[in-house]
Amino acid sequence: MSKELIERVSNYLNNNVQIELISQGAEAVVFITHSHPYLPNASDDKEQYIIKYRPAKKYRHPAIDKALTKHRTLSESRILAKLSQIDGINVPKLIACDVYNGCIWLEFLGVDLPNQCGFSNLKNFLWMSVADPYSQLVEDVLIKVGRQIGLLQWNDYCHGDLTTSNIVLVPENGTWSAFLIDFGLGSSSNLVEDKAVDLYVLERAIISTHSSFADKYNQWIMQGFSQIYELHGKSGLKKLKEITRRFEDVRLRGRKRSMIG
Ligand SMILES: Nc1ncnc2c1ncn2[C@@H]1O[C@H](COP(=O)(O)OP(=O)(O)OP(=O)(O)O)[C@@H](O)[C@H]1O
Repeated sequence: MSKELIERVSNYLNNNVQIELISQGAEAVVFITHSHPYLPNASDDKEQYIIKYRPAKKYRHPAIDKALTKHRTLSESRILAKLSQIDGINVPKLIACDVYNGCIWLEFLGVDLPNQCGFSNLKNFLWMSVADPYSQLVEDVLIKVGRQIGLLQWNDYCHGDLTTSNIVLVPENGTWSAFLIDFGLGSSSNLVEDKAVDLYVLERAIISTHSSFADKYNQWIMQGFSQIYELHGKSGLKKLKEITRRFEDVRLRGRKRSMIG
């Protein structure tokens, strides 16, 4: 990442705000900071926040770029604000957003896993668990992940990029809670197709990185997902059936596509 970009972010934030780059995706750069956006001078070494910044894309027309950055930053902020009001859904708290400069501040989630297994996202957690892949702990975590997705979709939201890196595990009372992050492609949608595609994307992510255990893992995720719909009686079961049927169709389409190439 260019020094120029880091400098631009630092200048925009004000030089008192120390930032550390942790990720650079196609869409955004993500930093950790100890400074709170409204109290930048009261840095507390124990508190951490995430700054997600969407830099201007030089290849786009400046007016279109501005409009897109504003739209995407606003959309991600809005969806996070709405989701945090829904009982049981775990997402990072939105602390501040500056849609014109493409910047959002979020609660920092997660910890470093033991034995240098990396940051506590689902991907690293499953790698860490390969020695005992079918443990009660792994089952519990995957059922919780499924419940989070179930809650999200029951409330007619879709994630849009449900990978194992976008599920963060947070230690709570001696166990793990699952949180969903990165709603850059999230949407409010009651379309069965969007929901089935979300499930398919996660299933593929698990198959590609943890192929030996993927059947069981995906089964546990779907167990948690179904539990949420089953809480809602007949109408829940009807919706669940629609989604699982469509999920089958999406899988079939995926298989055909990979056969044809
Ligand atoms: N609230 C958070 N708490 C802790 N880490 C976070 C948080 N938000 C983002 N991260 C870290 O930053 C990485 C990138 O964030 P995010 O996925 O939101 O950005 P992105 O640019 O859309 O990424 P990508 O293009 O790789 O999907 C995450 O995988 C995660 O490691």
